[in-house]
Amino acid sequence: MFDLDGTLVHTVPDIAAALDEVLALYSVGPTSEDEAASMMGDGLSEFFWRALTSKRLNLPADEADAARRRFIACYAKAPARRSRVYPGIYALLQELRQRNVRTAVCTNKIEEIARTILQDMRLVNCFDAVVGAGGDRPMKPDPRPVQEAVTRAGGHMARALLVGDTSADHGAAIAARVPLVLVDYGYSHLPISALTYGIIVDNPKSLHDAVMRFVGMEDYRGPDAEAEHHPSVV
Ligand SMILES: O=C(O)COP(=O)(O)O
Repeated sequence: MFDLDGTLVHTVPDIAAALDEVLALYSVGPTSEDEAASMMGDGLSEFFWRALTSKRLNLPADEADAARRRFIACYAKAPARRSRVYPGIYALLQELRQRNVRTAVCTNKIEEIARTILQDMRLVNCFDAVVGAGGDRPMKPDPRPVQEAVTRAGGHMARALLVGDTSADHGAAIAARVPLVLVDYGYSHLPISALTYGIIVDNPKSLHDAVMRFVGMEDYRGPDAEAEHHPSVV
């Protein structure tokens, strides 16, 4: 399973643009990519609340909530205009496809928007399942989106691996009891070395090697020890 924002795709340019469009009314300064990245990880609504704090905009509750909804609607219209797939990701996903590894996206982004991004980036066919925020499902670090992604992809928890970038991914991997690869180029608010579970990779080759090592572990026994004959899900 792969997290989306900050792991597969550098999405903050489009998120920052949508925020700036909606907050133009309040004459706040433009949002840099670094500022936007520092507010990522816990979904679009949380991003928006953090942005109001960061920009010291103290709006009445109704107005703030209306602005939050306008921000999400504005972002949903064009979520992949300026975003970029990180180096090495296409090749990695293609290799996983060739090896018949089940793959899923597990993101805190609204699921429909995540799908649009994957379609626009020509990544959607690389995945057996896409699980995002929606309905009553809690978000990462709760383990349930991870479990849902494995189920929808047709895999098994004991053969699953999560690749992510933030403390939400770190917490979800621990809670779901799956191994974790953390990429250090994403949107973690903490120094990545402070996330002590999982292994950290800092370039596309190390990411590729870490994932393939996991896929190649034929006799891997996950925490549930009933792994035999179940397909991997990455
Ligand atoms: O929308 C977010 O803030 C984070 O989304 P992610 O789970 O794909 O990193």
